[in-house]
Amino acid sequence: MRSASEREVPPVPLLNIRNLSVAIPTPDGDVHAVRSVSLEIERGEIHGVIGESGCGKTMTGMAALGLVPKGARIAADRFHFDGEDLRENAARLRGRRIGMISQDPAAALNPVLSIARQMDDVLRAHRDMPRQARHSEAVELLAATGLPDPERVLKSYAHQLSGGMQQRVVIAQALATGADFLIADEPTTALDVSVGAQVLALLRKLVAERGLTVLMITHDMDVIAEACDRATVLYAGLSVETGPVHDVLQRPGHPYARALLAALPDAAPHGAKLEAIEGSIPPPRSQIDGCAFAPRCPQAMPVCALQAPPERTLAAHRWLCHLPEGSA
Ligand SMILES: Nc1ncnc2c1ncn2[C@@H]1O[C@H](COP(=O)(O)OP(=O)(O)OP(=O)(O)O)[C@@H](O)[C@H]1O
Repeated sequence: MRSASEREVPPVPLLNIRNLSVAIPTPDGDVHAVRSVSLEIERGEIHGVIGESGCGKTMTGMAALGLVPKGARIAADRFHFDGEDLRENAARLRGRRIGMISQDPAAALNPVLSIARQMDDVLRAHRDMPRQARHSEAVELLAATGLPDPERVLKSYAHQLSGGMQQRVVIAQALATGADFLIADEPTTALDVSVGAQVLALLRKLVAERGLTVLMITHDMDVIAEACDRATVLYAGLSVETGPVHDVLQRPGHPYARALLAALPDAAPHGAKLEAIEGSIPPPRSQIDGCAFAPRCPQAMPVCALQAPPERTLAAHRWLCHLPEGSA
């Protein structure tokens, strides 16, 4: 018999969040931007976070980056990155271990500095390297993001590059900091379909080749299907379903996840927004009793309005619902 120390210990998620809430005080009362989000992101995966506008996707990412609005109150049972509590360490980890890619690469780049200067600024700040080595590293990183002529890109300014090229430069900059975890907030939304697909393919390549881990925030089920290993569905600031992408897409457990998928016509244009479900999310200042989705749920029962739903589990697939498993 194997001793306790020899038994296999399950891997500790790189990002480990349990019951995160972010409340933003306003003159009209607290905005519950995030009410209770749990997320476990394993090393080397692309984990998609999906939900309608206002569900708290961006604020969850911002909390992990230590960039919540002034006065916002963060609470959590666990809020750890690689064992470090993000409540104390997010600002230090940002730009060292945790990088950010946003929807608008043009806004992330400085319009009046060459790409060479911007890459060098990042490398100088984060790596102890002589000038020539920094130049070689910049060339290597731009090449790793699939830019065909890195020397020419280095001499360029942001406006001389296409949106897809700018997004690759932003990814190269994030890698230049040494970050091994990227929070990508709608990284393809502003790009043409084919260019967006190339950026997703690049992220998958970087995950495979460099051991990168990605939190992918998106409105777009196609992005989940194309690029992610696992997905978490947010509704009204709550994580209501999580699991391997195949399970979430093929056998969604939560009626909201089912509604999201049903709202996409078979021939949904790439980039289709999740707007077709009747009704709207509860106002972010409201208190939620019972299940947050109950007022919009076609299968709601009396208990749904009264009691918070229990967690249902099928292997690594979990969701919150009063409906018994298999009653979808
Ligand atoms: N600075 C702020 N002050 C007050 N409320 C805010 C602030 N930032 C976000 N919110 C509110 O918090 C809630 C969650 O916002 P968040 O941006 O995280 O949603 P989201 O799911 O990312 O939406 P989208 O897809 O539109 O970006 C929303 O109701 C939003 O209006």
